[in-house]
Amino acid sequence: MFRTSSRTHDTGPAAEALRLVKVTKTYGSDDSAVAALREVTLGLGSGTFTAVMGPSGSGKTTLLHCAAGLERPDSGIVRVDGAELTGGDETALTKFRRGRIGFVFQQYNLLETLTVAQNTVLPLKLAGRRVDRRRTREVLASVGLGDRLGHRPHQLSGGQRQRVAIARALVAEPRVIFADEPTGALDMRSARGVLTLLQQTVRVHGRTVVMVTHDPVAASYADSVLFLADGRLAGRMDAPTPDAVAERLAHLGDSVAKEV
Ligand SMILES: Nc1ncnc2c1ncn2[C@@H]1O[C@H](COP(=O)(O)OP(=O)(O)OP(=O)(O)O)[C@@H](O)[C@H]1O
Repeated sequence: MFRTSSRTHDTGPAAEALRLVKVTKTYGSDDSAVAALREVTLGLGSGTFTAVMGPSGSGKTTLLHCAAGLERPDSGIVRVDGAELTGGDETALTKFRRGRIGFVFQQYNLLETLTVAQNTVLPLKLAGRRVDRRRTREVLASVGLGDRLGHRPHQLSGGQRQRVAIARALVAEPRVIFADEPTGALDMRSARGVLTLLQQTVRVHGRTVVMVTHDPVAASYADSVLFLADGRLAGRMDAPTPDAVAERLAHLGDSVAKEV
């Protein structure tokens, strides 16, 4: 089973939604080994919106997957909502994920044969949890899809599909939502809608959101940005603006290029 840590060990007054301690992940072995994450240590407070940025191959998706329990680190500790993910077996991990973690992917990952409402409640059904129709309608209305419950994904725009994916993440009331390039396939206007929605899930509903993005404008919707370079944490920026983020990214690229 997972170990549940005592709150007295947390660093600040706010409960931590996510903590990584010296998380390391290497793919392959010997000559073909790629160090995707090298001893990454970080903590994110509950009710915060964090963007993760860095050059291609810097380890962003690996970080998200390890933090969400989709992949196991080689070493280090991952704690979500006070429970250690790195300790338990697969079944316990899956159960934990379904209960406390939500995902939003770039390509939406909706099932084409299911309606909007059916896609939204799928994680609840998989977890064997009760489906409350009124709550489902409320969640879909809150993402602007109250009149689309019976539509299939192919009848929706990209922005609307991503809203379904966000509703699907929200309906299980997770503590942390991990989003991997959620606006990567969207035009600017749809992207703004999705980012505002993610902001609301934090500000209004008190969720914690961690979002990988390449886009400085998308990152500026977050409370803070974590920068990764070459599998290492390379800085943090609070109250990010698009210009400041772009500037920092440009320099990250320089320093990585110099090291190669
Ligand atoms: N399954 C895998 N097998 C082997 N190497 C992998 C695997 N997944 C990722 N890597 C390698 O680990 C490193 C980090 O990959 P990761 O996908 O986390 O980076 P990223 O920052 O998300 O990149 P991008 O912005 O291009 O999506 C890269 O060098 C990548 O090639």
